[in-house]
Amino acid sequence: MSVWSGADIFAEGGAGLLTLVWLYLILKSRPSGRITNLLTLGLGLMFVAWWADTLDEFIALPDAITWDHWLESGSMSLGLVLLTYGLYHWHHEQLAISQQRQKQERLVREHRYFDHLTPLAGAQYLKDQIDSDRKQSRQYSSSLIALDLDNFDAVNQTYGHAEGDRVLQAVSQIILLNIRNQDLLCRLAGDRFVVLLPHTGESQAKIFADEITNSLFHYAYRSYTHGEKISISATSAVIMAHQESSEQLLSRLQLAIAKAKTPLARRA
Ligand SMILES: Nc1nc2c(ncn2[C@@H]2O[C@H](COP(=O)(O)OP(=O)(O)OP(=O)(O)O)[C@@H](O)[C@H]2O)c(=O)[nH]1
Repeated sequence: MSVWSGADIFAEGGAGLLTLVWLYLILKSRPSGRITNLLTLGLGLMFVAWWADTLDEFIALPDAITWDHWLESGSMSLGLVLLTYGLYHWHHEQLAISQQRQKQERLVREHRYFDHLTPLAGAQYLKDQIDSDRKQSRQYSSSLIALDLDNFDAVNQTYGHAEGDRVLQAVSQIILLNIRNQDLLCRLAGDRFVVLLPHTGESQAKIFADEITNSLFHYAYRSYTHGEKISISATSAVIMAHQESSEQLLSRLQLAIAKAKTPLARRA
């Protein structure tokens, strides 16, 4: 114990333990793949080198034995090379991701695709998505649900525009909770929402539409100021997309929801 060096044990053992923490953080935050393998291997070898260095402080090997020097120096050198190579590729990966993000942000800023109130995508974004989906798949089998709030004007008149805004925000959250990850919810205009359901038949879409209108109907929305219950209900219409432009599809959807909103249709 008289030859133990506290500073060396602390520095080398601490460095070894820290590499384990780095390893844990990398494995927790990165997807599996080549870059993660390189970083893991590099850090793993560095840990072996530091651990061997720490053990050196406790175990004195005869001078004739040299493999422990190789274990320390070889692992450390190879580990550093692999780690650097992994970091180099990680750097390129980050550049590609940043470029992609910039493109997305530019899209949002320049085209003002997103509605600030809800904040869902707007009509233009929906049109672009429909058109690009249609180009990508020859057998396009998507459906659309239109949802229009009933007597929403009365909410604005009775409780004020700000309360109406909060109702629209709550409605968008409820619809979002009812749809799948692959579906897209947009606020077409005012109190009208549209859900795009890729690869979904009309009958399945009708089931989704009923589930959403039921959820809205059973939702007990309380006003912000006095906490009174404001009833929410919506009318829905479902259509299936054919090989038509987004303009044609959306005007067909608008017609369908207008028809569903007629008093006669509501009584049926
Ligand atoms: N608070 C709020 N109101 C909005 C917004 N956009 C549109 N509106 C209001 O939404 C209401 C839509 O009115 P209508 O199209 O007559 O709809 P409705 O009262 O629900 O009538 P029906 O659809 O026939 O049941 C109008 O009062 C608009 O002022 C918004 O962003 N915030």
